[in-house]
Amino acid sequence: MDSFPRLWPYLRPYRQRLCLSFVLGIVIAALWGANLTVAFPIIKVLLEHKSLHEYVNETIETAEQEETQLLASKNEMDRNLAAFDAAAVDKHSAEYVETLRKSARIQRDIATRQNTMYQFGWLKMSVMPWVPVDEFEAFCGLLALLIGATALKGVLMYWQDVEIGRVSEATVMGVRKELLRRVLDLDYQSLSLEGPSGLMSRFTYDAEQLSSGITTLGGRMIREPLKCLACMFVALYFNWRLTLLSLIFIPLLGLFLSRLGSMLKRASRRMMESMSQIYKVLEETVDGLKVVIGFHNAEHHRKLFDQQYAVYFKKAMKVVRIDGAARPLLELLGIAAMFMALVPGAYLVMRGKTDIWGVQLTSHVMDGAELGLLYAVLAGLLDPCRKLSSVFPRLKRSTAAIDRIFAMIDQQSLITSPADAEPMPRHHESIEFRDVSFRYLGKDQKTQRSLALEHVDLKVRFGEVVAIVGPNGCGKSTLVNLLPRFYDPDGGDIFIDERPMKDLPLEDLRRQVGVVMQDTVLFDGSVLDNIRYGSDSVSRAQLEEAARRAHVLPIIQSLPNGFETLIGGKGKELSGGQRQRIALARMILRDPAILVLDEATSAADAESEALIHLALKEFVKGRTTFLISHTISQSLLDFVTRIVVMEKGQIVASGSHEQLLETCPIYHRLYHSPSRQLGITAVKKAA
Ligand SMILES: Nc1ncnc2c1ncn2[C@@H]1O[C@H](COP(=O)(O)OP(=O)(O)OP(=O)(O)O)[C@@H](O)[C@H]1O
Repeated sequence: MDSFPRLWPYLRPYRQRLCLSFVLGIVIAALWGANLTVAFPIIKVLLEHKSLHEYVNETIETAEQEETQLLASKNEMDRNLAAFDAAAVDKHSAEYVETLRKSARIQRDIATRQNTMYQFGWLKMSVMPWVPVDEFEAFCGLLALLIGATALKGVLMYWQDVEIGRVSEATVMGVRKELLRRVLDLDYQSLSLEGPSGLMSRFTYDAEQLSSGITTLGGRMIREPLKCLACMFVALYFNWRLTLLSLIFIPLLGLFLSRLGSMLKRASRRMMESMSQIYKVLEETVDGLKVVIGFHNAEHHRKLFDQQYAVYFKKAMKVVRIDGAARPLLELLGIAAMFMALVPGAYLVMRGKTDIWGVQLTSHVMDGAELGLLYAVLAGLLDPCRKLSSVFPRLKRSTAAIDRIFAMIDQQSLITSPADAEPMPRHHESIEFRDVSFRYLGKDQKTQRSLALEHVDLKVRFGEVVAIVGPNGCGKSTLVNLLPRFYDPDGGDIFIDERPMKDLPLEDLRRQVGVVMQDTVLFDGSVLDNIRYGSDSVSRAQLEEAARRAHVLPIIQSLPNGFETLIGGKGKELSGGQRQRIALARMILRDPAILVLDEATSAADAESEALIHLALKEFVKGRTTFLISHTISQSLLDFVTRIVVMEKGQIVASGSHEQLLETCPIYHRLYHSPSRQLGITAVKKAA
């Protein structure tokens, strides 16, 4: 429950509906209590074959007679006391005190009878004229009343459920929107560590638990305790002494619920974490479907899924077991509480007494019908308790979900934009890596990865086209990923036009850095939507020009609906090379001052690649370009101005193709390797 206050900002706009739900809960509870009290006249009519009119009249007469007797006794007591006073008897003597005590008790009994006379007098005047005299007709009338009240209660419960359902859906929508907003503000590294499965499970499974918690909290959690209260109120009114006896169990119940609550919350959190793992397996399987089918390895993924599900199942069963044990235990406590009142009550009815061992438990000798009413009301108290026991696990699952969701919402981005930073003019001078070191974060605090970049120094003048080459895993992509601040260096700094990159407004920086990766990301929509992604205000002519420069225009024109052709989720209706060229057109349209091409043409055929290089030769003019390519072709060397060689996170050589062939054995080896697989980030000065 401690986590629910976090939801208040999202619930606030719907507070009126929450209030309405509360009011409805009160009415429902009142109807519930009233329905139970109907048991009393029904028992009277059925068991004692007494008309209700007779019963009311008899009760008034009995109360009057008893009052007269009691008044006589009271007068006698008063006389005795006066006699004691006259005889100057010690007021602390046992005799005097006992007389005083008796007098007070009689006074209280007189008040009770007067109260009964008043209430039954009111019944006789206001209600009995409507009650049939015939026993059977009265019985039918009572049943009709019961059905009417139950129907009304049903309508109100429906209304309350609809209201709270609306509040729950709207609140979860608000939380999901906020979660997405915060997720999009987070840095790439934190998001990568969380992974798509962790995010998706928060948006789906956890958010559903949240919704179920709000529905429960606003519906049953209001209704059922109020029903309990209504029953308790009736029971207290009817016989407060016996009712208090049964309430002795409340502290025990509280202790039990709090222990159960913490166990459930812990178990639920583990269950949700486990669900994230299932999402992960599913995501990997679906994303890598081609590989799974191609390698005929579905069995492996089935096994992985089964393994993860077995873990989830174990954790879910723990929740089920705690939940399952809660209900009977709660019921047992409830029955025990009921018996605490009923056993002495039954004793008093059977013996015709009002006290046990001198402790007065009833104001008058109870009859069977009164004990029946007490039983009905206490049993009525048990039903909401039982229902509450079933909502308890749901609430605990919800609090675990709230904790998980808000942990993400509260997470601070590792990359922030400096406050009040001066705008960044278009890059025009240089980009400099000064003693830059970087290490990827481990999944947990304990594992520390080795440095991916180690004391890198590199200065690139504006307009240069730099190719970065090196064996797999030497840190090429990591180096260029620092430019749009996907990550920040752990040591050293990067300067753009002599200003530390961290001092530049993040938005300005990212607008100036255009990135095209090997894993082209396209979105569900048309070709046009994908090319103008992030540059909404461009004209159709500009769009076509960008497509032409990326050598994708003829391809687009050959599509069934040209630019309007829908390319499916992630652009899966296009080939890898076509997707890369669309991504290139998108980047060309953005007109960035700093260009990062990380194996951006790896999927293009040799002819297309040469054509793209030709286009890039023009495009790189007036910007600084970083390029990684695994093949060094003549067309690439034509516009690269400098080649930088990396190994094990460090820059080991820098120069022209010819110089490096002569002086750098690594470059020589890479260039002359049979596959000519070079890791290149090429830079060439615009011709
Ligand atoms: N997201 C990541 N989390 C942890 N370690 C990473 C991550 N990305 C890369 N690394 C590690 O950092 C090192 C450098 O990786 P990087 O991708 O920069 O190499 P690369 O030179 O671009 O390789 P390739 O030529 O294969 O693309 C590698 O050892 C790699 O295992």
